[in-house]
Amino acid sequence: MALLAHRFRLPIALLLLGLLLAAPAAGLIDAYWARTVMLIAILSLLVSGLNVVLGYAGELALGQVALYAVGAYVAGYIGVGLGATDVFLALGAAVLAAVAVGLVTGIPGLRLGGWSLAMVTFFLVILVPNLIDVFEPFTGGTLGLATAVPTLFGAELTGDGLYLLIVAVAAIWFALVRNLLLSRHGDVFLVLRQSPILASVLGVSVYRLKLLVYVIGAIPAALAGALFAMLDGFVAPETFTFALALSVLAASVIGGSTSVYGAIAGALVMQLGQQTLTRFQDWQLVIYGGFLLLAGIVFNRGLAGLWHDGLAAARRRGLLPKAPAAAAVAEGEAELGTLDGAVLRTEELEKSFGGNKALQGVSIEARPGEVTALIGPNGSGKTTLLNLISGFYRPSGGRLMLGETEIGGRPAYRIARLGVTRTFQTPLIPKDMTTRAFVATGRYATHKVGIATALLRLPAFRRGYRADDAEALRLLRLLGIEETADRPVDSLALGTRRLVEVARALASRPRVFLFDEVGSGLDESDLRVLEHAVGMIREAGGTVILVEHNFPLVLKLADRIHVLSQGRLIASGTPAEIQADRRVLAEYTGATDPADLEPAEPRKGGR
Ligand SMILES: Nc1ncnc2c1ncn2[C@@H]1O[C@H](COP(=O)(O)OP(=O)(O)OP(=O)(O)O)[C@@H](O)[C@H]1O
Repeated sequence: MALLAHRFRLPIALLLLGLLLAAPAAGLIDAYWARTVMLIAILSLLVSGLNVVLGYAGELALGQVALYAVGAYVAGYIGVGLGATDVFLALGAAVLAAVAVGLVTGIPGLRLGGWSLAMVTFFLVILVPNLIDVFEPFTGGTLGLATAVPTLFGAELTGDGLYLLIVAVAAIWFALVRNLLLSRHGDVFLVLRQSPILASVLGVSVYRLKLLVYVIGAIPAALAGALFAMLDGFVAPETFTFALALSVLAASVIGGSTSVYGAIAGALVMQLGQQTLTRFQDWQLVIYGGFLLLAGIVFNRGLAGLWHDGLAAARRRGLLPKAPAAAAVAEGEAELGTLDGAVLRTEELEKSFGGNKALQGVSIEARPGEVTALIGPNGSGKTTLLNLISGFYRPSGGRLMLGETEIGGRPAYRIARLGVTRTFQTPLIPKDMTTRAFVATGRYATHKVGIATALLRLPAFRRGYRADDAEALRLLRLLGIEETADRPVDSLALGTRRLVEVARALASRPRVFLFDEVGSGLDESDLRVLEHAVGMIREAGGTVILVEHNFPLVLKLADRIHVLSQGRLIASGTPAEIQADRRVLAEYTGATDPADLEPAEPRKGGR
């Protein structure tokens, strides 16, 4: 049954949509319910815009209501003031204006980072009545604006025609946004929400992507505004209140902000609540606040989350058949192929934090087909060096070269695009994503499929998606964790997360790998897998820089070891040379008498 439903979901969805579209004309619903459906469609557009921005990109943008007002007034004004009543013109103009407002508010809001966008958009909502006043000749000020009857190809659009338009626009938006969010772009939005740092490592410009998502979120708000103006025939400032902004936020949380269709569920609850509870108006702020608290505490993934949990529980109990199994990769020994490793060189590299000289005059070279290890006691500057190479810190002096290209001080996402990838001491793992999808995001910058291609699900999108999927599965198999492919990646144990990070790093086929304490937290069998993986990267010609406290692991894996102490390089050499270096061992193990040291059996770690 569930498999059938899965297979025929598109025909079923189209049938339901057809029924909904035909409902008033076929006499299935009366005028009251037709208006209710239209209002739910309009509200769900508004909520959907917030879901894209808040649920996917993690930016609290409260300005949906302001963009809704822009859509309503622009569509209203061009009809009355300019005589342009055609619905396509009205919708197009509304979207253009909202995108412009989105850019004007988003650019400073997002440049400043932190909570700036929330603040900017909060004030935008507060300012709406004043702006309506300032632009009185266009908006009608406090008296409001009576709009013209919309037309389609010259014919007036009212009653059932308007109903068809509103429901169809909402349906088209949801189809497009579904295509976008259930693509690699949507996966990368989720990564961005969880960790802008990780997004940069995937080669994503955090600022540009956030701006793009914010502007995409403005589109349904503008459509909703224009449709509302057409439905009511009148636009007035009282509609665009802060209470409405809160109700949109509450609907987003109730429906589940990280869900495509949660917006419809949230809008349905809000609209029906408003219509059926007579005291709703008096208590609306308390009710919205209550909803937000309830949703935050009891079901923080909203109604959509409850729905998915219910399906999963029913599958576990055998009430529903299991979800279709993951597509398998072609059988055969998984191999890495050839990697185009590059020489990574630091020349007299310096980094200071105020008076603290974290790195002083560090010169090392990491070559393709070799593992270069960095060791040293806590606070010696190892992670600082990785942060400089991957672009999270700017060098205070010296040079950083990738091949013949100077990369010191370039933004992290540009360095990632040049082929430098990394893992983190504490693995950065997103929520609401399967392991396979997460590993596939490693290919986002290198195997990009355009947004328009994804929106329209063109053949290139399907090919790219399948190739990403197969490659992710192949890499998971290579690391012996194929069975985690369809599990939520944030449900995995620490050791497995580290291996997943290695798979994600491999997915971009980088030139240089920076592994930050990738061995810590791994059990014996995971460690063997890791050793095998690092060995494969070396054989394939990749350049590996390994920061590691597990000294025996370093001795096993490294071709060359550099030892840092208090930000300075105190020794460099082969594992045998380092193992025999008494000064290093004294520094590294903290022993006071070098004679006590047993070079043949190095102590584990420097902690
Ligand atoms: N963002 C920062 N701001 C200020 N000081 C910093 C910053 N990052 C690192 N440091 C300082 O730089 C020095 C080197 O730290 P770093 O984290 O690179 O050492 P590490 O060798 O990686 O240590 P561990 O093994 O504990 O990870 C320390 O004194 C640390 O306090």
